Amino acid sequence: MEYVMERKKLEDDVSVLSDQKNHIVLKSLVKQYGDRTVLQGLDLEVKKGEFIAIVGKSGCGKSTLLRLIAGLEEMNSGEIRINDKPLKQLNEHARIMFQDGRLLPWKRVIDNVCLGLPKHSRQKAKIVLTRVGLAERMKEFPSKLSGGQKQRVALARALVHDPSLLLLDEPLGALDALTRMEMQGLIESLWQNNSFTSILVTHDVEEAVALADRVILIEDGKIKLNQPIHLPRPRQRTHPAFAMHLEEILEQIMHQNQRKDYVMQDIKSISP
Ligand SMILES: Nc1ncnc2c1ncn2[C@@H]1O[C@H](COP(=O)(O)OP(=O)(O)OP(=O)(O)O)[C@@H](O)[C@H]1O
Repeated sequence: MEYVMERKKLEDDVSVLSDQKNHIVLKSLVKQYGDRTVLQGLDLEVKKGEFIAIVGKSGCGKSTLLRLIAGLEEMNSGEIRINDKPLKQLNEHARIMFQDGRLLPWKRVIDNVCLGLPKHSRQKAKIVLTRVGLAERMKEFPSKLSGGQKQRVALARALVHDPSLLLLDEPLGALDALTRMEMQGLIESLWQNNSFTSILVTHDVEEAVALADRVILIEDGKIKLNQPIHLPRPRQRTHPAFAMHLEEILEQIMHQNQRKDYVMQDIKSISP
């Protein structure tokens, strides 16, 4: 009987956790800046707890899409639904992490993480900083930290809010290759052990394969590729299927670009 009750409690806990994760539906999303249409009727569904990576050429609208999902910008038309409710204002359960970390240089690490939180959250901030491997550096100023350590602080600052959606806007873009891989492992394990959906914007297809359940390619304001990644976690680059997935996605991206080049050539060749 005790066992049954204990198990029920665990199941309840799990269901509470899984309810926190965001389920996101984007329908016919259009975003324009002046006369430039960046997103042209984009459709996407992100399941609760899923890890999605968005890739695409510079300027294709990846960051714009993240800002729309965070509720930081308004779309021109279409619909964004979070857990089946239309998103009308700031998505307060989402946290966004940027390439430059955006730490306040005059505040110590712990104070950067506690920013905007009540005093009693200090203990929680310490726990999260320990989780990202910065237990020893809490009292330092950001200028004393390496690029990777600064991004760990930025990650802790996002996680301390228990986000149900973590939006990662090229967060590792400025790091060297080894630190980058180390941070990818950290993000993966934090995602696996926490209760949030994650959307990563990256230029790096290898990073996308290392982290995501699905890789999405945006081109001409729409989704041109929606590729599931079937690889065990934690992801190992040495897994034979890793290179296969990477090649497959790169091939499709190149194939699409080539097709586009052909079309452009055709247009040029028929135009007077
Ligand atoms: N606030 C803004 N006002 C006007 N144009 C904007 C604004 N924000 C973005 N844009 C334009 O919208 C397009 C998409 O920008 P966005 O930053 O989403 O692209 P991206 O795919 O994230 O690019 P990158 O990979 O270089 O970061 C670009 O042409 C950009 O110049």
